[in-house]
This record gives sequence, structure tokens and C-alpha cells, in this order.
Amino acid sequence: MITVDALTKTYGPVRAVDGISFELAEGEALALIGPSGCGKSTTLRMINRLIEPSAGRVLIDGVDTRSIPPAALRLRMGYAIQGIGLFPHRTVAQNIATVPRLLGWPRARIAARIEELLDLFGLPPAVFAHKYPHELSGGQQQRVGVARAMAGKPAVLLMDEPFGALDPITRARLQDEFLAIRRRMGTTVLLVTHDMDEAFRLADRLAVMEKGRIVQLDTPEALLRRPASAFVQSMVGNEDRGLKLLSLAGVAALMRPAEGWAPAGEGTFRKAGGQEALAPLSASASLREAASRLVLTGVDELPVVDETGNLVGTIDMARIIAFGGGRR
Ligand SMILES: Nc1ncnc2c1ncn2[C@@H]1O[C@H](COP(=O)(O)OP(=O)(O)OP(=O)(O)O)[C@@H](O)[C@H]1O
Repeated sequence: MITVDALTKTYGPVRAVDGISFELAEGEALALIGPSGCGKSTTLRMINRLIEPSAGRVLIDGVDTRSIPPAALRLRMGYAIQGIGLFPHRTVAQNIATVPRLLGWPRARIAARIEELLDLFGLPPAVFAHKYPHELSGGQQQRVGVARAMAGKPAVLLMDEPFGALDPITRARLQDEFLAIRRRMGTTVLLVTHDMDEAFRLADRLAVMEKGRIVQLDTPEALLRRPASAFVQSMVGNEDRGLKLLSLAGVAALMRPAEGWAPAGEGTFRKAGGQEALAPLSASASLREAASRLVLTGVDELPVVDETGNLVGTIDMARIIAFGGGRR
């Protein structure tokens, strides 16, 4: 567990970070989010001592980081940052091996770790292990950057806008991949971003920062339902706050039994007494997707199928609205 206690950084009269406290549990992902200049990167860099705090402390599993030499500390903390290049004259495999080598892992363990990470990030080792950074696309380089940061099984992975400067499609794909990898590996993550959608997608909790302070620290659902101030509300979204809330929940948790529905050919289903054969929704869809399809189809109930196409339930607008009202 990481404990950040009254952490402060002053530059002359500027309080870049002003007495920040939070805890990061093992396996948790927390996002620091806020406008440019609010102190996100400075907070992150004080945690691995790239910047020394003016006051306050950081504990890692109860040990004050000031008692750990910075180089040793950084071996325990992965650091991925947009634009921090890979070592250009080292192959992908050599880049990923950097921290495990410094940690003195045996060769076989390093080789296995490289293979595991390249597989997880969708970069087949036979194709990519021996390439040099300049032979990779921007998205591939960022994947390798994150894989390198995770290689030594760090106690916490610090990420500063790691998926910035990518086109939106590549960015979304990388975010999804990273989410799956994080869940599988149980990595603890502290993420800096100014993209609220990225924070909602990747983090369990969000610390919203304004002028060096945390003004609200909550789950995405709580931030959307109960923003603590007009500033937080403007950060989480004004007009589309309800739709963002629907993005957080899945159809599967809200379905009701599909009584009276039957297959109507070509993957569609019809309700007993109903006229229309309806294309089903996937049980993995979000409530936002469900609401959109209900509106576009102009019906008040849609069939829902699992990944093999079996009918598993139905979803209707009344249930979606009840979720919005917190009555589920
Ligand atoms: N070395 C420095 N000397 C003086 N002021 C600094 C220094 N580094 C940061 N600051 C100031 O501290 C504040 C916080 O900067 P920081 O980089 O942490 O913000 P940020 O939230 O990460 O912003 P961005 O999203 O733009 O990266 C800013 O007002 C910045 O100008």
C-alpha cells in the first residue's frame, strides 16, 4: 500500500502541490485528474523522488520513502511517461529487460517475462523482440514503454499521460488492452491524465485536483452522481453526466428474464404477440449502448444475448432510468 501524507511542493511563492493526502491500496488504480498546472505530475514525481517534497511524506508498505535510496526506490516503481523514449540502440527485448537485469533476475526468468509481456501487449515476440524502437509505430512504442515499466513487477506503476499523442482509435484500443492486463496482473497503478474519459475507463477511483489540492476523491459513479462542487461538475461533464453514468454500468447486471421471447431467424428474436424481429444486444454492452439502441429501434424492450448468441434476458428503458435514479 502507498500512503501519501500531506505532500507539499513549493517553488518560491507557488504552492505547486499543497498538502495532498491519499492512500492507494494494493491492486487499485487511482487517477489524478485536473486542468493543466494543477500539480498532477509534480505529485507523481514526488512519489518516486524524481522531485523531492518540500513537506509531507510518502510511505510504501509503511516504510518512509526517504529511507530508501532513490535508485532502489525507482526499481520498485515502474514509470511510464508519454514521450520518454525507449533506448534507441537497444532492441525491444533489451528495453523491457532493463529493470529485471538491474534487479539481478536470472536470464531464464527475464526471457520468460519479456515473452509474457509482449504476448499480453499484442506484440508477438517472434516479430517484435529483436526490433529497434525506430522500426515501431507510435502505438507500438507506447506499448513497449508500458511493458518496460511493468517488467520488474513494480509495487506501483506510475503513469503520466502514457497514452497521449495517439489517434483516438489506437488510444482506446491501448486503454482496453492495458485494462485487461492490469486486471490480470493485479498491478497497482497511479495514473496522471487530463482526459476524464481515460480516467473513468482505467481507474477505480479518481482524485480531482484544483490548484495543488485534491477537491474530491471518489469512484467514477460517486463523482458523476454527487460532484462536490461546480468545478468538479465541470470536470466530470455537465450536459452528458447522465450518459457517462450509463457508460459505467453493464446490461448484464440489469437484465430481466426473457419470458415469452423466441428466436425469429438470422440471430433475431421476437416477443410473443410482438410484430418485429429484433436484433439482440450483447450482455457485455453498457447501459449507454442499450439506451442508444432502444432509441434508434424505437421499442421499449430489447433481447440480450451472451457471446455465443444465446438469449439470456431483456433490457428496457424503465430499468435504465431506475439505475440513473439509484433505484436498482
Ligand atoms: N521546476 C519548477 N519551477 C517552478 N514552478 C514549477 C516547476 N515545476 C512545476 N511548476 C509549477 O507547478 C505547478 C504544477 O505543475 P505540474 O507540472 O505538476 O502540473 P500538471 O497538473 O501536471 O500540469 P499538466 O497537465 O500541464 O502537465 C504549475 O503551476 C507549474 O508552473
